[in-house]
Amino acid sequence: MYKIKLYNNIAQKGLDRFNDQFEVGTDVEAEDAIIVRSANLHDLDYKDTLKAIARAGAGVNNIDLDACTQRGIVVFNTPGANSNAVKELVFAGLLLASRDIYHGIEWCKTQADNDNLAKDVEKQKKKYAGNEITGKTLGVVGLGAIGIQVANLALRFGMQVEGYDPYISVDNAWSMSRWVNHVKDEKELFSTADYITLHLPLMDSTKNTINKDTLALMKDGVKILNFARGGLANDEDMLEALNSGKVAVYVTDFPSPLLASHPNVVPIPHLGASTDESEENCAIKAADEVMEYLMNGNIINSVNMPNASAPFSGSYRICVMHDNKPKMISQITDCLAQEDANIENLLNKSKKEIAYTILDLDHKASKESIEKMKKISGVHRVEVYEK
Ligand SMILES: NC(=O)c1ccc[n+]([C@@H]2O[C@H](COP(=O)([O-])OP(=O)(O)OC[C@H]3O[C@@H](n4cnc5c(N)ncnc54)[C@H](O)[C@@H]3O)[C@@H](O)[C@H]2O)c1
Ligand SMILES: O=C(O)[C@H](O)COP(=O)(O)O
Repeated sequence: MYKIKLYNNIAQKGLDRFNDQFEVGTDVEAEDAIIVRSANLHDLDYKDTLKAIARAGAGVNNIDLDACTQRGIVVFNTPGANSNAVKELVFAGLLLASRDIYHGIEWCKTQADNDNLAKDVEKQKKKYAGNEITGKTLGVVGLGAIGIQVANLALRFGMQVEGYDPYISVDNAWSMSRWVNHVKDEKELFSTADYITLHLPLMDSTKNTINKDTLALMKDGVKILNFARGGLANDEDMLEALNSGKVAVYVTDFPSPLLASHPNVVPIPHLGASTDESEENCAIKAADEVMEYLMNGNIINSVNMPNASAPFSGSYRICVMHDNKPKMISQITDCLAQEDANIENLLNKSKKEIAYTILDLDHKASKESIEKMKKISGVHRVEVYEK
């Protein structure tokens, strides 16, 4: 029986993927895998049994990736599974940043006892007038699953679109409209955009991407949208820019106490991925990734380990997680030298300092051979699977 521990609410459609070989719940003990959304796992008590963590979503800044890699724990996320939900909310954000719908609604809500409301609405509305997005320039920072969709849709709204992503993947580049101007220097984007929208991950290198210096490059009255992570913008610098009018509106899915009540901030309680469709997509993808790894040793959509996946071709499979250095494969296969087993398939993939080798055999290997493999210097984990 495999044990899956849940942190956060995980959509039932995802949990339904698990069959009776799995015990799934919030209070299981000695878990083989964890499924999580935004819960902070930085202080996780790593059980010896733990082999995998699946983030049902995109951002993995709530997980200590280095600690997991050191322990041979595979961390997955669910690329693109919530990108449509975020794209749609970003467009709500663009409109909220352009027309003062937010304060207009707030005012209307105070008018329940006003018998003259129909007339007063006409007097009041000039206070909430705004501008249109058609013809304006949108700068998209981060052209991944979400950024690409936002960029492509903005073109359909008649916006000029600039995108910046020094690490854009080939697949994403193929999906991006050729009318998106792909800028090579983020300073160019910051200095020309009327609206800036952030769609990059929060990492040490991207923390405070929006700061005093980058704000100084921007147009007066720029509108900034942050549906990525709070830490990408420096709160104190943002407050100063909002107070001076440098930033006209800041729409954020990650409100901080310092900014939440500012009149020119539109604070949203992290709703980007909170749709039925996206929660289900993420949960299904996360559950499938965990099952595929626990049952077959296949790694799909990992953020800290090499992706390695092959149909289970023999009747017995050995998966070895090891250092990415010379002579590892020969040492691993040497352990099988005394066996009367044929290697039917061998797959080796690497990512930075870690490599993963899948060996499919036509016969079961002996316990001694597996123990020998575990003792090779540089081997972190050996798992066996039988069909
Ligand atoms: N508000 C929400 O509910 C919500 C939902 C999903 C994702 N997110 C956040 O949005 C982020 C992006 O999500 P995604 O699904 O598009 O992820 P993704 O991995 O598909 O795309 C991220 C892109 O950012 C790029 N990037 C990395 N460093 C960069 C840098 N310094 N400058 C510019 N680009 C850089 C990468 O190359 C990649 O193309 C996630 O990391 C997460 O933090 C928020
Ligand atoms: O990174 C993500 O996928 C989003 O921030 C969504 O987070 P959530 O799953 O907690 O809604």
